[in-house]
Order: sequence, then C-alpha cells, then structure tokens
Amino acid sequence: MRIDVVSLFPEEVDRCTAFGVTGRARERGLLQLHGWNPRDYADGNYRKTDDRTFGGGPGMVMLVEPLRRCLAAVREADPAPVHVVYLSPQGRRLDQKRVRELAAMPRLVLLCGRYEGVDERLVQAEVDEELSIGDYVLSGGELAAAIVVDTVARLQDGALNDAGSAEQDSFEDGLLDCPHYSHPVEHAYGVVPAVLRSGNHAAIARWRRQQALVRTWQRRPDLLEGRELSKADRKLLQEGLAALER
Ligand SMILES: O=C(NCc1ccc(CNCc2ncc[nH]2)cc1)c1csc2nc[nH]c(=O)c12
Repeated sequence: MRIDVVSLFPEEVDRCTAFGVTGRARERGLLQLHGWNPRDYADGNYRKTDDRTFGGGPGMVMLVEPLRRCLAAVREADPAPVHVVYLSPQGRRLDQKRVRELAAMPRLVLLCGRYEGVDERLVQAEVDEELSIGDYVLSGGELAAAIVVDTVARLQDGALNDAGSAEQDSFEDGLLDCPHYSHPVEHAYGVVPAVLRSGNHAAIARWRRQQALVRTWQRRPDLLEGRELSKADRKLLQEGLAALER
C-alpha cells in the first residue's frame, strides 16, 4: 500500500510511524510512505502557502493553488488511483471499520491542514472524504494522519506476526480487551490470577471473554448498545457482574 502525505510538516508523520510495527511494515515494503510539502509548490520568494481568511476573523487559511499543484504532482507520482482523505475536525470520526476499508485500498493521499484549515474550493474539488480522530482540538492534521498510517499499516498482510493478528481478533469483535499479566507470579502489587496459570485453555479463554465483557459493560456500555450478545456471552457477563457483588 502506498500513502502520500501532503503537509507543511511531512516529517512529523514520518517520525511518528518510523518505529515498531509501523516502522517494520515500512522497512519490509508492506507500506510505502511519501511526504510532500505544498510550500515546494508555492509562488514567490516567501513561498506563501496560507493567507488571511475572507470575511475577517482570526486565523489563516491554506491557499488553493499550492495544494492543487502539489496534489497534481502526487497523482503523477504513481499510476494507482488515489483516494484523497482530508484530516479535519469537520470530518467523520475514524473507527476500526473505516480503518479496515482504508487499509484495503491500493493508495491513500492524506491531506493535513494547519491554521483554520484548507480553502473550501480545494476540498470540494479534490477531497474524497474528511476524517476526524475525535472531538478535541489539535494544532494540525499531522498527528491524525499518523494515526491513519499506524492503523492501516498494522492491517497490511505480514505486518503483525501470529500473536499480533490474534490481538487484532480480540479487539476486532468490538469489546475492550481483558487484563494481561506476566512475571513475577507474586508481587507486592498482587498475584497473577490462578486460571491463567492453570494450563486449562478452555477456562482461560472463558475467563478472558468474561473479563472483556465485564470491562466493556463497566467502562464502555456504548460499545454494547449496538449489538445483541449471544446467550453464552450474556451468561458470562451476568456471572462476572455477580462475582463483583460478592
Ligand atoms: O487539523 C485538525 N485540527 C486543526 C484545527 C483545529 C481547530 C480549528 C479551528 N476550528 C474552529 C471551530 N471548530 C468548531 C467551530 N469552530 C481548525 C483546525 C484536525 C485534523 S483531524 C482532527 N481530528 C480531531 N481534532 C482536530 O483538531 C483535527
């Protein structure tokens, strides 16, 4: 998969995705990341990329023309058709479902705004979708773009080893994760639950599912809203909640 990032600070996205799973996916060529700076396509010796907003009020707006030229160069750089995503507070909220869809595309262009954002005419003419990462205020779209890169990189074939892909499955079914433990078995902070050391894999899977259900119920009931729990899950949840009462 190829991702082109258009940003006044393209190295910010490069550095955020140069380590760990995403760094390895890039090293293995599972994901190619290219940075582009609209300043390289701006006019004049100040290479202006932004200017005051019409209608007055605070803040600057990123100009159409440098972005238009830059995006033309991006399209030119590879024959694969592009899907242009504008990271913006006005976008649809990113979720794992959309991540899976984006990860299946051959090519993504991630457009990052700064200041108050991008001239709306560029958005209307060139952007296929706007995405937000949540209802809080960032200084620009770069960290949001890095999150898109990270989340789609993990889904590229070969990016995660077996363990990692199992990890994917647990979150993929829309529940929070169960608690995790490692050495030592006994510590001043507590002991590892015996079931995890029982070697009884059915009991371990049951315990983990129950923990995930109880935690989701307690911390993110909204995740359970949109779904019917199976009879087995309902029983596990009831039993798990009853155990808390005792
Ligand atoms: O570029 C991004 N943010 C920069 C930014 C922040 C604030 C404003 C000013 N908005 C004025 C306003 N808002 C509502 C009413 N009036 C404009 C641009 C961004 C990309 S994805 C994302 N996801 C979550 N949060 C984000 O900030 C982002």
